[in-house]
Amino acid sequence: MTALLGMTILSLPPGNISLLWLPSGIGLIMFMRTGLLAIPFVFIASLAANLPQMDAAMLNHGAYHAVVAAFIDTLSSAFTAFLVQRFLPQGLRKSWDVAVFVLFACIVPMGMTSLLLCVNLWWGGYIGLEQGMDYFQALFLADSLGVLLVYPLYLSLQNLSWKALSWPKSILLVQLCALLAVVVAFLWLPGVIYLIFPLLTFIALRGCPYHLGIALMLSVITSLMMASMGLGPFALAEQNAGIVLLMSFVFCIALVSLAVMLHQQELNDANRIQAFWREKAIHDDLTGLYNRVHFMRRLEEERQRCERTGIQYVVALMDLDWFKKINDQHGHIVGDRVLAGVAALLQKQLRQIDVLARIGGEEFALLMPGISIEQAGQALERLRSTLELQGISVNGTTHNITVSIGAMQADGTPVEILLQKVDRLLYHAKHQGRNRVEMYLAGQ
Ligand SMILES: Nc1nc2c(ncn2[C@@H]2O[C@H](COP(=O)(O)OP(=O)(O)OP(=O)(O)O)[C@@H](O)[C@H]2O)c(=O)[nH]1
Repeated sequence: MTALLGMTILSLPPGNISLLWLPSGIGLIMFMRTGLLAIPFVFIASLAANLPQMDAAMLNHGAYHAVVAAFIDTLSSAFTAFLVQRFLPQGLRKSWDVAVFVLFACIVPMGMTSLLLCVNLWWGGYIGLEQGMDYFQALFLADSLGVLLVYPLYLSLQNLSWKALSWPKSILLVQLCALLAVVVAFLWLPGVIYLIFPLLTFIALRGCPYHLGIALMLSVITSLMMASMGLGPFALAEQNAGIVLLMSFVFCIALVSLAVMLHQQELNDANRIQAFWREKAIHDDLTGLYNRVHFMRRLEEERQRCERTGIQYVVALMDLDWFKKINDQHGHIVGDRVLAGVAALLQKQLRQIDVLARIGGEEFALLMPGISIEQAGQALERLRSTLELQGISVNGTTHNITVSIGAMQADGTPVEILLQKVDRLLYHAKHQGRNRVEMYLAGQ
């Protein structure tokens, strides 16, 4: 069907040169998906498309040359699939892949195919030797365009996500503008054709591969269809030169927007990975709380803020009591779950601006900005008693666990000295029998 489309609506009379040969891309995908099973299907499809044309035009042995053309098409698809699988086993991922793709999916196999098809046409008496170069250029560009439009669209359909299906209004609008720009350029204002570059670049930067694939397919087919009616900026007196110009133009549009999209995807991936590791670097894996590094940084920030503004804050250190027993009796896995459960319970009780971190095995640190020691004392006592009363449930078993807490109101005291003081309070809480909150005011 796409071959017929190429030979009818998308072809230039009287030479019947197809401006876009989508079967080259479809054949490639058939071989990539089904291997040698694709041979009869590609062969028959090509024969069905070529036979009526050649039978009508060939001086002699039309059917014979149609069979040769079908054989060349089949060989071309199989060879392209081999090269793509060999040199781009992961598909198109990086912007550099577009260069590899152009070389191994367009230039090498399509150059070879176009040469063989031209020889076949010349041999059948369909074209003269002097027309060889024109036909070679047209066949090469039409086949390459087919691969360049179909393969990326196929890849995007494979990884189609809900995001692509949602089709943002801005993307839809730009897709319609691109189509409109083609129509206006071909009917009235030739210069408008250059608008297609920024419009497709916008889609490449903001949309999914699927959005770009559809936009490209629509604008390329529309422009080639209108060119085949003799319209548009590329309708030159020298018809073949005009054809080659137009096909080169749409080839470049497809190529550049595809490279821009892949580059943008690379940037997005890099940003996502960077954000992931940035978060990981300040979090504790087991509990999801902040880790010591982040806690110390926030503590120093708060100390400096206190020096500037005089707003005091409270620092607490918390250590689970007899936690070793849980590990010894139930194993480390249960111990881990209890730790995670404690972290979740503590976090739930705190304000959003409080910074809770796991700074050691079963030791937690808490920074409570803009709060008095009396208010903090109440909050910490609530934490302690909630943990004591609720315990932590793991696999249906509730583990009784308590926590000892040391806390003090802080001012501009260096953080290391501050933590030493709070640690002494925690030590005191342990020695006083555990499961209690010990605190004093700054300067005490
Ligand atoms: N499951 C688990 N256990 C941990 C982890 N980190 C430290 N521990 C254990 O926590 C226990 C801490 O034991 P101790 O330092 O003796 O303290 P304790 O048993 O809680 O007793 P006190 O602190 O004196 O009340 C040890 O058994 C460590 O192996 C962890 O990430 N997962």
